[in-house]
Amino acid sequence: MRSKPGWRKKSTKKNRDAEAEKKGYKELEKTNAAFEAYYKTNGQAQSIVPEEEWNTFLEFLRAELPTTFRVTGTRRTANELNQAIRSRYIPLLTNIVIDDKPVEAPTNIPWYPEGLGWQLLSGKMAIKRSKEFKGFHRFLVAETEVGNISRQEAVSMIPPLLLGVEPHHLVLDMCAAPGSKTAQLVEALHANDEPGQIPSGLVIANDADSRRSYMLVHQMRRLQSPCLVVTNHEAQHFPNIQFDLGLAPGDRSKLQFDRVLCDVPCSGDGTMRKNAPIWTSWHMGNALGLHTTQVSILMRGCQLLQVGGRIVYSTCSMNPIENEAVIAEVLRRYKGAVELVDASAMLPELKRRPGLHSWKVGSKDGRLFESYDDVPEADRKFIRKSNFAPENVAEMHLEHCLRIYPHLQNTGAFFVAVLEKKAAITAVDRAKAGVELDDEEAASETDQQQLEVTATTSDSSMTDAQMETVKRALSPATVEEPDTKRLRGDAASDDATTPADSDAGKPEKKAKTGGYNNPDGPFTLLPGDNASVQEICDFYGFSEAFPRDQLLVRSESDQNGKTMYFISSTVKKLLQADDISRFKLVHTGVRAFVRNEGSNEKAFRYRIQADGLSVLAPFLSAARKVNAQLEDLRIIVQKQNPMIEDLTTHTKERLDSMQPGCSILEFDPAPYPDLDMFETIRVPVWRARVSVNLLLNKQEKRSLGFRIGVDTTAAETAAAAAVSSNDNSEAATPAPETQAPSAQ
Ligand SMILES: C[S@@+](CC[C@H](N)C(=O)[O-])C[C@H]1O[C@@H](n2cnc3c(N)ncnc32)[C@H](O)[C@@H]1O
Repeated sequence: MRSKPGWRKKSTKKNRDAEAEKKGYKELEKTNAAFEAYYKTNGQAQSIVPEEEWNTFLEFLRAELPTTFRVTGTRRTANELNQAIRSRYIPLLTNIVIDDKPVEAPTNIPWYPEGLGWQLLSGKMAIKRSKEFKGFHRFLVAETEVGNISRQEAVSMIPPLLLGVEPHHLVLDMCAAPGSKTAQLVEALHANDEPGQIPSGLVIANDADSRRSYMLVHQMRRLQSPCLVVTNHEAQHFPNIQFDLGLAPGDRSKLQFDRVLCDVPCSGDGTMRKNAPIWTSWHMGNALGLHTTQVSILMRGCQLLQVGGRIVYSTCSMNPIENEAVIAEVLRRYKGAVELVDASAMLPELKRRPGLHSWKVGSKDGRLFESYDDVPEADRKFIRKSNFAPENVAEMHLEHCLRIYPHLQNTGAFFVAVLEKKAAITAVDRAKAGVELDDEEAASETDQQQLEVTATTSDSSMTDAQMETVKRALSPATVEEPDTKRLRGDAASDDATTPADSDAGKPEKKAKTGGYNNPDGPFTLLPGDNASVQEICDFYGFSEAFPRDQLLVRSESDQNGKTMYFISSTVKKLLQADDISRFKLVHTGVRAFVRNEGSNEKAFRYRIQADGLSVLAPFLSAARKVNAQLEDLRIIVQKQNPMIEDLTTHTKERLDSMQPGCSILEFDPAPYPDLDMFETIRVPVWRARVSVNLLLNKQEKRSLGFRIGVDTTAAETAAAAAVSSNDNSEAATPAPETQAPSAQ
């Protein structure tokens, strides 16, 4: 699956033509004889849609894909933003007419739960020609940048919804990057969060491609979940880990999951509406080359699933070789221990077609075979028995699979299958069920039924330069530092500066021994009585309920940790597993505290990071909190380092009474119904000697400004000017601005 264009990508005819020419295809040539011969309803091949629908199917496949997005976050925050869309924007976007033609306002995706999925059927022309749509587009960009909105293709939202994740579930996303579905899984885990509550479940997001794993971390940062772990394995070789959940003394069961998502690499012909080059590059070889890997990944997923657990398999391909044939092969191998689930009652408004019971297999040169017996010896290198429907296909209920086609509800094409594990299939399952294992079984560590792996795709869409930017941005020292650079009037004496990023640009470190198998260094858990942690808790007045033993640093040597990450208790247990070094761990934890490396001894060194604030806030006492007014927020968002004396009286008095260092401004929007905000806003600020500075990055400031009706452009310009006039000083090190990779 390819990455999607972001909100900002300009799709002018000129740009498209240039792109088309560069890639050697003409945009309008959306035909492919081999594709049509293979899929068309002519009695010869798959008959994926009834004959009378073929032309409509093709018409939709060639048309521009509507823009779709989800409102994200916990149920409460998502509903708040959704309400703002409904009350503020939809009325403005209703009854717009361009060139005497009515333009459709955004509408809810009918099958998406709670009205949180949206579609813009009006096309890009409306954004270009209508100031109301342009304004809405700006709002979407701002909210996407801070992660409140996720642009995602509608069909790609389906698999996580069918997985049915609950807060206590252990979830594995086997092929996760760039992470749009992982985001849904993490959101589902946190859907019912109450303040101070951290779900007992976790999500492990894995991808075989390390570049894409980093891209995933970047996307996930917006969700601020202490329950997420990112790993970098070939999914079919995902390791077994002894994971002590502490349920009973001595319980050291192998890690198994309640839910597994298997969104495998695929040929992607369901994405032709947004990836026009597939029209010319399509051939049978793509699907044939991926089938074996897809089977291996799904099998490993089934092995790692608890008995009674659910696994969802999905592709953005229409090809039965990558879909029904994969499902049938896994069902055949597991002989009733894994079953397809009838999903017809799930997402009832989603239009779908049943999975196929019969299909033909094509050779690379377009010959079609009814059965494996017909395949000449020379072709058997590419065409396998498992590409065909097995003899007992009728018993498998492949009709329970979901096929989504573009013309059913104006989307991309997609395939989804929901499966449940009904009985033991591995030695781990049998041991968990209390079955005594023979010696050979007990010795079997991995219990992986190996399949020959013929191909994997990494579909890496990041350039080296982009990768470097993302990696630098993710380095513990630097993740999108807020503007703590220029403190008006007291920059020289107050230390609210962000140190230069000492690691930026360094070549990738090799995996260290002794730590977790991570190229960027080990993850070291801090003991709850760590001196710096104690200092932090005292300074900010953390309550006793704050789990101070759930912090880690990304360094073997620096126990004081420049950056401390907060993790959930379940992630902590996982990290304490004896054999965790088997995991190629890329990332975990929410940035909670960052140490300022300055000389000013009056200022407390550790600031609270905006990333961690939503998790930390319920544990904070009043010691460093300030009840701010809307006016204060507006001043702080609009100005670079405003003077404390310019703020409202109460805020000024509170800040004056505090020692320099980080403080938290809290704003209750209840008295301002026009703002469409229902939740308290909390932002970290640096209280310097005579001024304050908002500790948010540019995008976060923009989004906040947008919500409280303030344009941040002037502040951004002032910040840029301040930085460039101090290019050589440590204090002036510019915040790394990373371009968020586009979501899928
Ligand atoms: C269809 S994309 C996943 C999209 C992702 N689930 C999302 O919704 O954003 C497939 C992913 O599988 C990864 N991949 C390819 N071969 C793999 C393997 N053997 N094991 C794990 N991941 C693999 C690719 O790097 C790619 O990121």
